[in-house]
Amino acid sequence: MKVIEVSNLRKRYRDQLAVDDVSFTVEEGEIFGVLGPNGAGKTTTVECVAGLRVPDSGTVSVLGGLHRTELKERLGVQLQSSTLPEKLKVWEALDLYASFYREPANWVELLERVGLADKRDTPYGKLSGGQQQRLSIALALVGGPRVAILDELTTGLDPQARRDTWDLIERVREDGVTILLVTHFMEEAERLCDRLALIDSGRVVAMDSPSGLIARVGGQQTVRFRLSGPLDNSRLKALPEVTEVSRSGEQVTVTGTGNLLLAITTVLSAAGAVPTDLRMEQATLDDAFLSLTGKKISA
Ligand SMILES: Nc1ncnc2c1ncn2[C@@H]1O[C@H](COP(=O)(O)OP(=O)(O)OP(=O)(O)O)[C@@H](O)[C@H]1O
Repeated sequence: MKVIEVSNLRKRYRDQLAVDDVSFTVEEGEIFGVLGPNGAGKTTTVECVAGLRVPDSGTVSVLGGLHRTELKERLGVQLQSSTLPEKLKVWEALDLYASFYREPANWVELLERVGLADKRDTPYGKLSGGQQQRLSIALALVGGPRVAILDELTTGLDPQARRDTWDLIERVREDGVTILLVTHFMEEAERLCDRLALIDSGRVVAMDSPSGLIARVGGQQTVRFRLSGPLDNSRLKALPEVTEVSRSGEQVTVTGTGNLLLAITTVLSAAGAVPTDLRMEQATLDDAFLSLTGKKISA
């Protein structure tokens, strides 16, 4: 079942075209990511999906086109850099947000789940960045939504807090919540998303699973190693798997496709050469974005 359907969305702010032509659908139970560089139009897109902005043209349908008042009960939204009053205590924020819904979730349980049970009486202003972020996720979930929209979920968090947040989101998905996630972190997108829309300058440039997008780069791999003795490059270059060989001092870099590592090590061992510091790098989502747009997602 399609939970979110976006067709030919377009939104302009005065002289700035933020979303040019965006279409995608999200299936029930999916974590669908919107990935792209700063200013690509990600936030504007999901704000239109959440009903917080009115598109200039195009259509948005969530949960079969529910009317705004009904949709509010089924949709949880965590927006980028939303803040709460400094003195509002954690439990007061949850209690307040729960009062907006006809059938709210049990916020005491939710507090346990996001790891803030011991911060119940702490004012918002006294929470760490990671704790504030987790509270904002709890607030997005307090209505017991079927769809959650999360914008820049882990921006500003340290690596451990980021991984904890990813675990939390995976548990939310296990409960059957469909998630629309905005991110510019490749690792987050690869780890969490079933499918992704890559967005650049207000347009979808590609849509697929993370591995499907990476495969579009052509499965290019790079193998690097150090070699102290001489090596006849032409032997490596003659391999069908190899596209390029370069050497700088002891450092050798070979790019290619297929079973590149096996092909290289076979040639090296036949030549009696012993590589050290051998590493293999595979294409990433950043490479996929670069090959599609000529730009890098991460600055
Ligand atoms: N309220 C606004 N008024 C005017 N221009 C805006 C407004 N909000 C966003 N924009 C502009 O629209 C474009 C798209 O912004 P948007 O926030 O949707 O992108 P984004 O991909 O979410 O970027 P970021 O990751 O930096 O938030 C940008 O050029 C931005 O400067």
